[in-house]
Amino acid sequence: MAGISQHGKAFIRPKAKAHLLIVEARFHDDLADALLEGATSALDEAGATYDVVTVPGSLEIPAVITFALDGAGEGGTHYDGFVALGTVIRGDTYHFDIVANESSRALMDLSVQEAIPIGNGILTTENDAQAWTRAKRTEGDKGGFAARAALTMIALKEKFGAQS
Ligand SMILES: Nc1c(NC[C@H](O)[C@H](O)[C@H](O)CO)[nH]c(=O)[nH]c1=O
Ligand SMILES: CC(=O)[C@@H](O)COP(=O)(O)O
Repeated sequence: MAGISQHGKAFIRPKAKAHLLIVEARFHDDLADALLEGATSALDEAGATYDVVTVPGSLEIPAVITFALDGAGEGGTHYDGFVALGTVIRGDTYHFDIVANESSRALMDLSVQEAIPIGNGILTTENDAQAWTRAKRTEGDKGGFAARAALTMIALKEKFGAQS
């Protein structure tokens, strides 16, 4: 993978201790382990706390975030932000486009319409090799990137004084 950068200056951390929900799709189990390791390490390092919910595939991730938002409105756990983890690898059919595009579209809709911090760590790759290079914490660490992006969005929401 050409030029993996740490993007150090792009990330900031919230002032207060943040509590996040990681929603991970296990369609590709071993890759899910690698993404989760990156995300939890990044959150641990930042002193954030988190819950983890597992779903079968990336298409299920956005609805689970909606369930959590609805639950918080009914007195359930409030999450400051969300981390979406999954891997979509191109197969032989149009299914790849549906899963890749619709999962991201729904996450963007939720993020913008509901004003919620979300880090999108759903990989969309041509093959296994591309996915591994991006998922491994010691290489692309896209799980860690998504977690740090979520923390950054929590901090920016705080900065603008938006209600969490
Ligand atoms: N092909 C991949 C999927 N497909 C499964 C869907 O996400 C979904 O679980 C199913 O259609 C039932 O609603 N999911 C991935 O995360 N990665 C894939 O490569
Ligand atoms: C997301 C996919 O493309 C996938 O795993 C499905 O493969 P196929 O298109 O060969 O059915």
